[in-house]
Amino acid sequence: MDLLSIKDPTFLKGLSNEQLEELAQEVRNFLIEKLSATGGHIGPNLGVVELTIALHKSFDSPTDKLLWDVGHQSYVHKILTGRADQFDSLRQYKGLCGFPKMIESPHDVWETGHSSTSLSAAMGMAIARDLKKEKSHVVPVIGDGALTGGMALEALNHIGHEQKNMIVILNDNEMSIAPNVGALHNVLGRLRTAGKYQWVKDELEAFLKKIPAVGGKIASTAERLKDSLKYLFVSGMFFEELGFTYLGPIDGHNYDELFENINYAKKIEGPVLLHVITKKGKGYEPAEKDTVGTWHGTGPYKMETGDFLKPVITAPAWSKLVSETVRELAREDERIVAITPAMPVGSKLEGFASEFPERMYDVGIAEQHAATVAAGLATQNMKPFLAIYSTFLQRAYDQLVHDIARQNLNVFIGVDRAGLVGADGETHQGVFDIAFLRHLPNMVVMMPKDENEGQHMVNTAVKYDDGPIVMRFPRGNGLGVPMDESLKTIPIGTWEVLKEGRDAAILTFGTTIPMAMESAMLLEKQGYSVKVVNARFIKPLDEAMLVELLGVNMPILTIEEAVLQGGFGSAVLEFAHDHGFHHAKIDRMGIPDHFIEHGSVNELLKEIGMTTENVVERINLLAEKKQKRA
Ligand SMILES: Cc1ncc(C[n+]2csc(CCOP(=O)(O)OP(=O)(O)O)c2C)c(N)n1
Ligand SMILES: CC(=O)[C@@H](O)[C@H](O)COP(=O)(O)O
Ligand SMILES: [Mg+2]
Repeated sequence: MDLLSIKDPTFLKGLSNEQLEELAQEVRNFLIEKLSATGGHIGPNLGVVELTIALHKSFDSPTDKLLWDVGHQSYVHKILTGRADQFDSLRQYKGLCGFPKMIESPHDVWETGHSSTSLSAAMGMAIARDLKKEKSHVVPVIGDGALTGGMALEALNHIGHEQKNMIVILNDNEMSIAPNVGALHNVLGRLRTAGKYQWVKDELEAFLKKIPAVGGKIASTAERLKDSLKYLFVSGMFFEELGFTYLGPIDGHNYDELFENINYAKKIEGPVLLHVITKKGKGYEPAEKDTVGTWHGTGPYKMETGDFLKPVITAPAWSKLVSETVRELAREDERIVAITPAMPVGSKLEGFASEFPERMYDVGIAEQHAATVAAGLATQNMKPFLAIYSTFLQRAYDQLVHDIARQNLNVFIGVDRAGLVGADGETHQGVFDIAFLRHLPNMVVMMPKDENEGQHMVNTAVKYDDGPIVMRFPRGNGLGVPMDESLKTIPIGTWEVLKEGRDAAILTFGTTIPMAMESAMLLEKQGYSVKVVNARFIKPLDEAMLVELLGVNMPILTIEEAVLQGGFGSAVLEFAHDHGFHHAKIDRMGIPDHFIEHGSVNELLKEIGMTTENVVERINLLAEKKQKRA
């Protein structure tokens, strides 16, 4: 069928399973082809083709609420709800979002991007439904990885207690981004082999029936044996004990099994957990064979071969630079322990893990736990390196405040994907960390201008033993600058003058330094002498340099690829005010007070006016003000 002609899922109602098989094949072919050009989360989506089709055939979206945890696997849902014609713009500026988006469709009843929220949201919807005495199904789809998230476990606890009608679909493909981890993963593993248990139980019951009735003692012992076998093998009891009716495991690519169990689940009172086994990347060999997470989220690729078309990395990708520098330091410093909340591949920790398997911990999608494990390690004079994306660090705010900063523990936090990340959009932009870190007492926050300064900052952080220290760095490649042979330390709180000037000063750090330098060169041609400062420590500020600049009434423009509200520019304003420079001329450039959608980083920077042209205009205005006052 022509997927582009689909307007809504109702067409599914009249299709036979054979027709649904054909549809699944067409959807797979469509995804493989479209994503070869756009990139995206191909693996997760190929794994949920039949499941999504079955759900949309079985339920009446949007009256029945289908929620997609993380939401990276919602492309099939988007195709079935009339958006196939938008896939050429997937994850592009003003194009189709890679996650559920209410503004795109009424079928997107819950927006995701961060993991493990679907069950809690579903509970809210179920409570509302019952209070309004509505009749509808609430059906969150959560992956085995997302189920390791603390919020999901909090939700299971509450849902099981309240006994509201809900059908939780556990999409179990044994993978998070990398192979899934944790005791819960092991529980699911036993479930996946539950078929064997079913055989054992049947055999056991047949055997028990042969035992002559020699009084209840033997029979009751055997009964207890059967129950212990049940607990030993069928950890579906894990969910049953929490108050769910556990169904499964079933084949998530088999329509007969899907429809039989979904229809059965609809009749059950109270919360149901339907355990569905799927294969991530199903139907595309390179993705099916992926065992490390390469095909979880990709750039464009050559369909025929599965070769990625991304540009050759000319400079060490930032994550690899940081993790490999930590690895080098770990050879000399046995205190170093690396912790990642389910992002070993994205944080490029494979090398560290292979060399120091006993000092590398992937804790699952559990950022709060990761942060406090790091804190616990620091209390024992270890040097924990918490590798975590800026956006996911948001999950661990209370742990940052109480467990790390308040106790002033020596935790080194590598904040990856700091700044705009681009295609992942609103839920993943790493633009809030400065605002939620710089107001924490004892916290040091820094950002290098290039990968050479980056390696020295990692060394500085590892050797820093006066409390928590954060180094933030961007997604992607470095600038390709020469790397010093030996590692140095950088004095905490010191900025670096990159270009002298007397008419105005630009204070910035990290990725916006090249733009600042280019602007200063353009301004020179207009007769302005502009100083450019690498304000590489966001906290503590280089107060001596600030006093020097403010003392001569130098107009200042701060630039940061982070939110203005509470950001670096705010810190400079506060400093000027608090130190009596009430006439200081300070302007700030950064992320405005709204969420930044998906698109290329350059398109987004242009949209918010973080451009060379705008810097030149701002400095003109600042310098003219100074001239008028003079
Ligand atoms: C809070 C949070 N932490 C980490 C991530 C990064 N992340 C995106 S998908 C994913 C794995 C999800 O695994 P699973 O739920 O099993 O879905 P699958 O990709 O296997 O379909 C992770 C860790 C995230 N989106 N949100
Ligand atoms: C859906 C999700 O949260 C991850 O897959 C994320 O998209 C990874 O981001 P990077 O591509 O920057 O590693
Ligand atoms: Mg999974």
